[in-house]
Amino acid sequence: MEQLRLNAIDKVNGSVTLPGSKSLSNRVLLLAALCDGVTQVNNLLDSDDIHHMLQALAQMGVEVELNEDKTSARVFGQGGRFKTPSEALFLGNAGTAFRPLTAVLAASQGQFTLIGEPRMEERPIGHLVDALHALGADIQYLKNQDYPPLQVNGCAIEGGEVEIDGSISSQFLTALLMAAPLFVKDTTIRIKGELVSKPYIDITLGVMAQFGVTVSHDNYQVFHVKGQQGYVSPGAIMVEGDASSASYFIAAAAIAGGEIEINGVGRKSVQGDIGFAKVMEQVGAVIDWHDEKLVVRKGELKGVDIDANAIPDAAMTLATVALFATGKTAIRNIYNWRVKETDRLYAMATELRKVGAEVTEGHDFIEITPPDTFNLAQIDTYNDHRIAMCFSMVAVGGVDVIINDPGCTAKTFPTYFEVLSSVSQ
Ligand SMILES: O=C(O)C1=C[C@@H](OP(=O)(O)O)[C@@H](O)[C@H](O)C1
Ligand SMILES: C=C(OP(=O)(O)O)C(=O)O
Repeated sequence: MEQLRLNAIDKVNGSVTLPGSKSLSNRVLLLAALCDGVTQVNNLLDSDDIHHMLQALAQMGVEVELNEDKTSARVFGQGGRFKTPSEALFLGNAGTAFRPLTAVLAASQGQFTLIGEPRMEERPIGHLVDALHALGADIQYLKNQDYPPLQVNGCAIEGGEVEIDGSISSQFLTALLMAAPLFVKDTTIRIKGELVSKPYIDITLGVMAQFGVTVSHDNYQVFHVKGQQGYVSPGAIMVEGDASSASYFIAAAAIAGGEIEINGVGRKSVQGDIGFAKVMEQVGAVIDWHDEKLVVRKGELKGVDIDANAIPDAAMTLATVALFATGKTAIRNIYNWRVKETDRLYAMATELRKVGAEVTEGHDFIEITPPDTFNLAQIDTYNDHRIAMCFSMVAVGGVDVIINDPGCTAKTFPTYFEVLSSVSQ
């Protein structure tokens, strides 16, 4: 296994330009494929999760022209007339590909087998499939009930009234919302349980609106979508920088001395994870806010106690910032960390303890008290890009650290360690 030793970093300084948002890139690609006509996508993320979506679209006969570094694409939409692929669609561990494709393909013509990495077979999808079954979709579980892989036999879906459980993942509602305009009649979607990760629904509604479909909702409890609407290409679309990826540079500048200018997200960001910058201000970071950039400097960092349900991805970064804050940090209401790339509550607790922190791992929370003295730790990354990126903060805090399998950042940020090194001194 490859290992990366990161030596203690004294100071960070410089400027980074964020890669495009994963959440926006995969939504835009799928809706562009559903339009008639060409969509020019700029600042597309070039990472594994996006390659899986692109590969699936190619297998279904959608032509996409990529530029040389794969950061812009011309998508030749075919109004959702997908070809039945000759092989299964392999979607890796990309939730933003697997969940929306399941719903959209269920409402398309053709037969599709959706498979993923072994971890994808442990990530639930039952709440989405239940809702689609209730609407008449033909979807079968190929291994275990409620989990991928799936056989999706597309058919006309009538629409109507449907309930969906929102308590494990917002991606199920996102998927249903994206598919609903393709249904024959209007659809009313009611949320069962507490809707988690709510800001991702705003991302979905925003992208759908850019493609000509508006959705009304009553306080995120009931959503109304008109049937038989075609998505309309906006012509060209710019993907903003990835706010979850920004969290590592916000944290790095807050922990180490120096200043980092982060280009690609700012006060105009449509991504909920921009909320991490506000949390870091509470922790003590000094941040200048611009429309599309942040400038971040070190402050006196102190532990905070937050509900992180709205920012599950960026909140992981707070768990390693906690190592360099005074007092205890508590991150609450994050049960669904357990069903992502790995069981992130268990993994975070285990790896933070290796560094020397005192950690309490609860059913849906984690509490971290920083160590008096740090250990030189070998961090296991569990094939989870965010664990690898989060633990680089140990070096940023002035402590050597070894990251096992650093290549796992390829899921969303293949060049992460190079970019970090470009601002490290
Ligand atoms: O819709 C999206 O783009 C995402 C939603 C979130 O998932 P959950 O809704 O499952 O929390 C987030 O963790 C994931 O990385 C991306
Ligand atoms: C949870 C994540 O990914 P996915 O889109 O596969 O759910 C993530 O990127 O942290």
